[in-house]
Amino acid sequence: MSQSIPSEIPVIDLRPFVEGDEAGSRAVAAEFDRACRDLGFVVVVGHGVPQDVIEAAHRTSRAFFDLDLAARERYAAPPGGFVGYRGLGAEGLAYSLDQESVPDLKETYTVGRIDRDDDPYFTSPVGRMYMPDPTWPTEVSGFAGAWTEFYRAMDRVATELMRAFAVSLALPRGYFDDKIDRSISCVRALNYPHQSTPAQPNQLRAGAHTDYGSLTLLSMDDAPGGLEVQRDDGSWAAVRVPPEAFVMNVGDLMAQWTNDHWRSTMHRVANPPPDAQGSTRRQSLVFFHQPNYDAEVVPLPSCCGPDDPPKYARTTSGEHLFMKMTKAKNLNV
Ligand SMILES: O=C(O)CCC(=O)C(=O)O
Ligand SMILES: [Fe+2]
Repeated sequence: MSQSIPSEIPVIDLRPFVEGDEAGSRAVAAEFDRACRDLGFVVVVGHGVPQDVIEAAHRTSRAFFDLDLAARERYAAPPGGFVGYRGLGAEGLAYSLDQESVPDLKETYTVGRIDRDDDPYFTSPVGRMYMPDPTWPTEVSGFAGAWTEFYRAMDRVATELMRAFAVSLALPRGYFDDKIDRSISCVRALNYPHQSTPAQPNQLRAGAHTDYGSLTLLSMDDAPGGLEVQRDDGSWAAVRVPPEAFVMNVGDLMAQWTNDHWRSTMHRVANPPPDAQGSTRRQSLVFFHQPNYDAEVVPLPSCCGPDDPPKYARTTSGEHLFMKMTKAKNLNV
């Protein structure tokens, strides 16, 4: 594994949780509890997603971003929507924290939940807003299949992680199951184009932010100018891992559920160094795990006490997501 994983980011093998006995599960859950209280970032191995599924999602994404701009723009998000293509300069993640900033140096393609049936949860106007139909790029052969398989695989990993989180928090293993069984998660490919001229002052590939949902899983390719995680003292730790390992981080909703016992840690994507040789293009694939839109999020009683009153008012997964997406200009207007 790459030497650039800072030693403060623990590597956790998920397999003993999924396949192991009670003791194995508890040991993995304890590791998550420690890591989520501490930095809020983990490298997850043993996640069970076949490498060819990860590679196919990366390959088809790269082919999409290689299409000419007119073709990419045919898949632009509809007005008010967040799925489909968003071009360079469309959004700025620092805005989600009310920071004045310049837009991010990235372009994106996003799909929402793919598997839906005729239950009103999915077919109602609200359901369709959270889970719009994907517009698959037909120019890239195999795109829809590769992304569908990737989405389903990532959703399975996230479900196991949420079970590990439940055990970590001394809750029944299935505590979160009925809050995430119709999750409104997204898969998003991010292309950070080669930078041939220096960025504007304060302009980054992705501005500092926290993620909005329960947890995020990330697969990245190895390129200069990448993910950085903020330490307690304000300094930034660079994180580079092979594409087959996932970086997992705690999102806002897990922080709210745990009354800030766990941390939704600030992170950003840095520009390549000015002396980087060759192409500095970078691609990442992100699975933003977001509970069912109507799942209520209130600090768990086990994370509150007389000296630890609830820090957050009740919200729902859907309300929090749209509040953040509106601020960050994730919605096409
Ligand atoms: O591309 C990356 O490494 C991270 C992107 C990210 O943090 C985000 O889009 O929320
Ligand atoms: Fe993020």
